[in-house]
Amino acid sequence: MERIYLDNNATTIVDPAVRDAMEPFYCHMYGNPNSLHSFGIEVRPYLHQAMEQLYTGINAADEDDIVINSCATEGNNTVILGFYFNLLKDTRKKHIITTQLEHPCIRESCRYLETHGVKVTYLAPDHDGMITAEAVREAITDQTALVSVMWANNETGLILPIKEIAEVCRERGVYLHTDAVQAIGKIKVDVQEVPVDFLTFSAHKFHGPKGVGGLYIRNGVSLPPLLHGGEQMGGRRAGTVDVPGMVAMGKAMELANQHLAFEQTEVRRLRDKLEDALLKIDDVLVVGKRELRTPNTVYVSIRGVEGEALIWDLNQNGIAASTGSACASESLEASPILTAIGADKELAHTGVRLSLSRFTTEQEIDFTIYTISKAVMRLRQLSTSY
Ligand SMILES: Cc1ncc(COP(=O)(O)O)c(CNc2co[nH]c2=O)c1O
Repeated sequence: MERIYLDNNATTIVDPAVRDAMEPFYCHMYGNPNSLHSFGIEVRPYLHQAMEQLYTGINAADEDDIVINSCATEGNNTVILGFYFNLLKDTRKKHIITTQLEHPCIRESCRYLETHGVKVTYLAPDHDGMITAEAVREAITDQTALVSVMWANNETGLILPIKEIAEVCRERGVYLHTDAVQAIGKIKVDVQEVPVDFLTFSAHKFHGPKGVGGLYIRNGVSLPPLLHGGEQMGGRRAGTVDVPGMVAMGKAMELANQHLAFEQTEVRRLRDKLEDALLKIDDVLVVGKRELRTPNTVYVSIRGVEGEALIWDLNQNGIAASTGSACASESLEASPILTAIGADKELAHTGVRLSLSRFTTEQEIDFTIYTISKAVMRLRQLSTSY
């Protein structure tokens, strides 16, 4: 059997239709869109079309901004650091609220601001692995300038109550940023229904290429650029636009939204089939209620089976999965989310994330179930603690 890819929360395959859409801009349509000659002028309509696809994809209003950048890490840094230079530096509002669930690019940019005198609250998940709107409300003070909470968690797939959090932030006059990397293409993201002020995404998480992302900025909200220089993106992000990447991301966004129903039905069905099989194994913990998770993700802890050992075993059988965020996959610390939900120390080291996509097949899931069952038996026999 071909290799099986079940690490789609880390990155995804580029949809063939996306690849076809971007190909001409590596060949005969290579002009710089800022150029005044025909080579530059001819690519502009494709960028306008891509922008339309992105605006439609998140239901952004015409007067809002979407800034094309290199990835969500850049978008998240732009918001967190931009907020410091724009607001926190010179005013008494020097407090940011975020969570312990965030991707390292949020945590580390916040930690950097702490070295510049900003106070940051890192809300801990509750026993269900969740951050509630009530917890955000209780953490807001008269010095709070920004709340940053991810829309969906990359390890567990848990969907956070962003709509309720947005209502709390509006009520208290606090800006809200959400990292929507793990939401786009899996669940509906609508910035008019959920009034966030900033939202970040990365194309390679929804079958677009790596190296291109987007930052949504609500109309009337000012934010200084992270990258200064040319007038690209209206001065919000200098640098020659990645034309093929932008065209690709627009197409990927369009396809992602066309497939949301498929994600909620077929992808969810295959994920649930895998999850039900895992739950038949003794001493197993799946994090979060499945109806509160993105349809493609299951994060499972199997007592007596080190996460890294299981990942290695699966890889030997041609199956790609991960112990959590690839960005942190080398770290052997206990998962903060497993610790937060009360998993004991041993269990907190056994987390394995399996994340499907619209390209995952039933045959692949059946083989994965068979392989995991075999691996667990083998590894538990070797375990000294089980
Ligand atoms: C929630 C979230 N935010 C930001 C990023 C960074 O995106 P990038 O800038 O495009 O790299 C990731 C990548 N998450 C993962 C990367 O590998 N495994 C993961 O879970 C993510 O899951």
